[in-house]
Amino acid sequence: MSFVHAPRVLSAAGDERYLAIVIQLKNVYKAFGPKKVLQGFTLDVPEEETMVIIGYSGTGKSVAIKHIVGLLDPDAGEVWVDGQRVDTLPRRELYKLRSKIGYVFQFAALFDSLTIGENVAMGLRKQGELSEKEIGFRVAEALSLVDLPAVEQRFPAELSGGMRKRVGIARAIALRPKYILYDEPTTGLDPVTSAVIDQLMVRMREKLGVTGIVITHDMRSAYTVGTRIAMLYQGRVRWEGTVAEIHETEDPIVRQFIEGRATINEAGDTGEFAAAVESSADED
Ligand SMILES: Nc1ncnc2c1ncn2[C@@H]1O[C@H](COP(=O)(O)OP(=O)(O)OP(=O)(O)O)[C@@H](O)[C@H]1O
Repeated sequence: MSFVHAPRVLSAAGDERYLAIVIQLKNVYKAFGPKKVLQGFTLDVPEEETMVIIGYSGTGKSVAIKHIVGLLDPDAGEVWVDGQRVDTLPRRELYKLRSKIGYVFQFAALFDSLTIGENVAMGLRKQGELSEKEIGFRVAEALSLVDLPAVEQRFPAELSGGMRKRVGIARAIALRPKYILYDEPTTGLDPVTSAVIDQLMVRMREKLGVTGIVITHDMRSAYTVGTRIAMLYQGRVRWEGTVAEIHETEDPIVRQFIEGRATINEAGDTGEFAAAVESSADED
């Protein structure tokens, strides 16, 4: 497989390995009617790292990752995954590529009428490659990896929100993906349950070597699961670096976001958010 388009970067873990860029969005533009969402979005995700994408609500984080699985096509730019250009890939090839990518949606959308076991098995059955016995093993393995070994015969309504999120992750990992995309996996969960989900994401990377992208608003979670962090702002990646680097950054927009400050004092900032804060202050 060739990664000719891919520069190589030093691992965020600080070791001496140089890692291939396995997911890449290059200068992506995406608008919905008059609404310009992505405006030159560029992001490189190195192999076996977990890239956290942070940014204000509605800035286009979900839109960006939907391009990775071909759920959205860019108006301009290129999307590369696993050495293949997603945005021009024929449908059949796209389905093949998707089988390498687990996608944990913002709301773990489980089918209420199916048992947990059937929900987790669904993707495997759709692939049609494994026998029912093998599927049974995979389902049990995935549920045990998310620490839910005894829920196979239960129904989604019988589980808590945190357990349902874990089932969503089990459904993704049952396919043994090389890549996992998590869209706000801890939103709406209490801090302890969020910490459990965070540990699961760390485990996916450390034990299974999965390359991940995580969208989150929760900086504590970002620091726990991320090896690298990218901030989306006004349609582009404004800042990207390691967790250690983000603590040191002097970029005022990034600092404001990670510190959760409601106002910004640095001179010269004309950011959208600062403007919104100012205008809402005017209304008070
Ligand atoms: N299919 C679509 N059609 C029209 N507009 C869309 C579509 N998908 C997303 N948008 C718009 O694009 C913008 C970015 O949405 P997106 O869900 O990516 O934001 P986000 O950064 O993930 O936000 P949040 O953190 O609140 O989940 C929003 O204004 C949204 O309404």
